[in-house]
Amino acid sequence: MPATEPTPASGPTTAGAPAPAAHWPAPTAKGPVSASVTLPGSKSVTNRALVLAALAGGPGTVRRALRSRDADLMVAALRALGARLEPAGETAASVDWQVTPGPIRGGASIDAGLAGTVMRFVPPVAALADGPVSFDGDPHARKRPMGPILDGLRALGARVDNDALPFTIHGPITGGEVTIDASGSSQFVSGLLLAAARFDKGVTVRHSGPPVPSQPHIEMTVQMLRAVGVRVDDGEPDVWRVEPGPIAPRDLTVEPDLSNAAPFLAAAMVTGGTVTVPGWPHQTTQPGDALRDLLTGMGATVRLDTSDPASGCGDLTVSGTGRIEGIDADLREVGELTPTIAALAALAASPSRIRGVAHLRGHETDRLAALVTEINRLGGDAEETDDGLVVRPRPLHGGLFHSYDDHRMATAGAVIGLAVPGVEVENISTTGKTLPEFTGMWAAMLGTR
Ligand SMILES: O=C(O)C1=C[C@@H](OP(=O)(O)O)[C@@H](O)[C@H](O)C1
Ligand SMILES: C=C(OP(=O)(O)O)C(=O)O
Repeated sequence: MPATEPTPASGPTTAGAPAPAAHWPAPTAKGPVSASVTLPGSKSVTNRALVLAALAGGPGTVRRALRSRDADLMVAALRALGARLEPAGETAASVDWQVTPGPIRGGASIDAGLAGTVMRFVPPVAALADGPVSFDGDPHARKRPMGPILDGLRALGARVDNDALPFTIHGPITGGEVTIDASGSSQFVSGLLLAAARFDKGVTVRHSGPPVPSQPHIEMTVQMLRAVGVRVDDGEPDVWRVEPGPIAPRDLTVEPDLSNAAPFLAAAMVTGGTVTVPGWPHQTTQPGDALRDLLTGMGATVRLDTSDPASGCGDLTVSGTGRIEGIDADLREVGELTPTIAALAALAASPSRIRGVAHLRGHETDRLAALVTEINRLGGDAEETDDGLVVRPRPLHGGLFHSYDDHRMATAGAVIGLAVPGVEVENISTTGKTLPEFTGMWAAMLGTR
């Protein structure tokens, strides 16, 4: 299938969006890296925890919450809907939020930016409001799929005036049973489940269609709901039942973002060095945990130090040889790792095939088209398939790597730049979606700061 070249973004234009930045010369590694990289909180856990805290029966705390554009947009959305969120301690990368829920109020305008977690998790909350709530986002956000979750909200009692951003929701929602096709995004399911305990009838969501991607993210939703006392039945495949009832206020600590570990761990492989990420949870629903197997499959040595079981986490250390093996992998469950794996594949000694990720065409950009275009622009040999990518070894050269306002495209460009002199990443500041400290952390890892 020929790659359609996605339009390189000139930068989002809605309020709160970062301004386009000058091209960033991706540093080429001078030798094997040797670094310990501490990652800020998970975007996915942060934005779920904030929603649950805002819907709880009393004040609670979300500790070590991520500070980033997606998290800021979630905070602003929940405040606009009536919750009070106050910082009770902060560092550059994280914040402890004291969250005091309030009645969900209408009349708000929500900016979803380009955040899937905001555009899919907040509308079901807004459907609890006593008046209309409108949503919009970045230009590309208007292209991200929303139909199934908006149809779902309609079936549960809300009125919605469009099938994509921008739209306005009129509650109140009563809940009940709904069947949707969630093959385009697991967030359709997660969004409906997160607020469901507050619907009079709770919710039963049934999926009908091709397989739902990113199942670990649905497990994350279910586990986090159970942790706040919500009864969830997920015993039948593709059916989730949330009972109506109170959401308990809690004091919750956010895990480090394991998906954002990907480019740093990849750097160990590309440079034949070693990178350690402390605080790696022994048990987690984060899809980034799959990096342990994926990077092993590409030739790395991976060790998770479980010597202190009491803490529930340990040091994850990845060491590379400088030689990367190609991989044949189905990434349906862990699609957000694809840009990093594709970057490694572009530097590998043998061909790679990535399967199961057709839904990435609806991510921050059409990631399959974007990866093919940008790898090939640097002289590589990448090709789109129906549900993924084929990447064959070919020497790369320097050039401009477009990010398409996609944080994971930007970091994929940085990974390639480690091995290929002269790579420049367009709009590196888009990493602020989930990791505003990226360039400083990258320089620190390389010892150039
Ligand atoms: O629920 C979540 O926090 C997420 C679910 C996944 O979405 P899709 O199922 O749309 O891939 C993932 O890719 C995204 O980065 C975060
Ligand atoms: C797909 C992603 O984000 P979003 O939450 O905006 O869907 C991602 O972070 O890779």
